Amino acid sequence: MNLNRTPIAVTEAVERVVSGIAPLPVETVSYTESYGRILAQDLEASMDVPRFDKSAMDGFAIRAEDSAGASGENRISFKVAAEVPAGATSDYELKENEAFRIMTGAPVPKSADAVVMFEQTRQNGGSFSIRKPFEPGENIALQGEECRSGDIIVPAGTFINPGTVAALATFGYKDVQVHRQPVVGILATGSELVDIEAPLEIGKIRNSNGPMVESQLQRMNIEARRYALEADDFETLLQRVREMLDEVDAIITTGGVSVGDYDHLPKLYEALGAKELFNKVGMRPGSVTTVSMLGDIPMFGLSGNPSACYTGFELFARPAFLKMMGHDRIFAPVLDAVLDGDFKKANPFTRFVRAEIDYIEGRVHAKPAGFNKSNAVTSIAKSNGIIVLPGGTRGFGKGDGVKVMMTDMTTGIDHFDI
Ligand SMILES: Nc1nc2c(c(=O)[nH]1)N[C@H]1C(S)=C(S)[C@@H](COP(=O)(O)OP(=O)(O)OC[C@H]3O[C@@H](n4cnc5c(N)ncnc54)[C@H](O)[C@@H]3O)O[C@H]1N2
Ligand code: MOO
Ligand SMILES: [Mg+2]
Repeated sequence: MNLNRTPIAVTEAVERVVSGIAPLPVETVSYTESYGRILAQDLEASMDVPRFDKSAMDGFAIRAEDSAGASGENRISFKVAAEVPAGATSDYELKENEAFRIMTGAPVPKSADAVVMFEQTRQNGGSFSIRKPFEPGENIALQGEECRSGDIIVPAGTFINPGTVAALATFGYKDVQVHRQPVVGILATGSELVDIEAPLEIGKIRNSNGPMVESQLQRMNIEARRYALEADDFETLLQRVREMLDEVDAIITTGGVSVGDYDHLPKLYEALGAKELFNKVGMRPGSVTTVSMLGDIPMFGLSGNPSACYTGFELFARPAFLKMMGHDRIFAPVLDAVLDGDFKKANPFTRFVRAEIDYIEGRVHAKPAGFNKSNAVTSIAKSNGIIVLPGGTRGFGKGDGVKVMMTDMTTGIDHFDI
């Protein structure tokens, strides 16, 4: 075994992973099932929106010219000639000082060109008067003002959000082309691991990485294929990984990637003939994270230590899977934040600290979420982002400016401050 691994920079490691990943083939899904997938086609407007000139208000549609000269002293009166509820129109030709009673969303009939809100009138039976002149087009949403037939509304590569679903419905896309979701196999390795039902005998611990990684995938709308826990036995592990390779698009293992006597994953990649992208990264936690490619199947050898496992997933596996899904924005958003903690000791490696991100008096604050060593579990439970402390010769203190990766956009903050 190679005990002297050469660390590479985090950015270089991320680049090595994502540059070897290609989007998966395209499939068709119903628009009602498309939320969370990635568009594999440009979404083209199949018509103008609005499709017709429509009233933006409840009121009266008039000929603007008939309102010329109206004022408080010179109110101009109109007679209601016909009604236009939403979902209907009228072919009636307005004559001088006639109006339609019209509701919001209804097509403005051809013979009218402005809409007067009810609140701008004084009504009297079948007629009303106004005290100001109206411009042609006033209170009318014009045909095509939002977009024109043929416009590209949402380009391929975009995450389908609720607004995209609304656009699919608007333009009549019953079916939509998306990239296939990756099938990801998860294998937790370690002779010390037991499932949640099993008794905790001496030296045993519960497998937390397996379920954690599965939820990290669920958060991305990806279904995991879960494999049974495996002890640290080289032959069994090799056989199991060979089986997985036939069934999945990517493999995540946890544990067994370091230099211990029972850390078999590095030898296993070699035995499979996989191409190792790196086996040491200049980061803490997760320095031993190892990623290999076998053909187009990435194998993420995440560290067994929970915080290292979590961080390795967010840094390397997540962008790779988003790229497989066809996404064109594969990295977690990064914000500038004020550090609410002390890290006085300099560290040559880049540190990733699970953090609580908050917004206080106009600034983003990042507070370490508790015990933050590589083996920590509880700080992951309390975090909604990750502080990045660059490696180097200096430490960091309260009030320093730092970057934070927003890895958990499903949580918010505890107060409304806009
Ligand atoms: N001589 C050296 N020893 C170690 C080095 C090194 O560079 N030289 N690196 C250390 C670092 S850093 C880390 S991180 C760990 C990584 O270890 P492995 O990835 O090989 O993982 P294991 O040895 O299997 O387990 C480590 C730790 O995590 C616990 N674990 C494992 N799987 C799970 C799971 N599914 N759920 C919860 N906890 C899990 C395991 O019991 C161990 O305590 O290596 C250092 N050693
Ligand atoms: O890989 Mo280890 O987590 O750097 O502590
Ligand atoms: Mg180990």
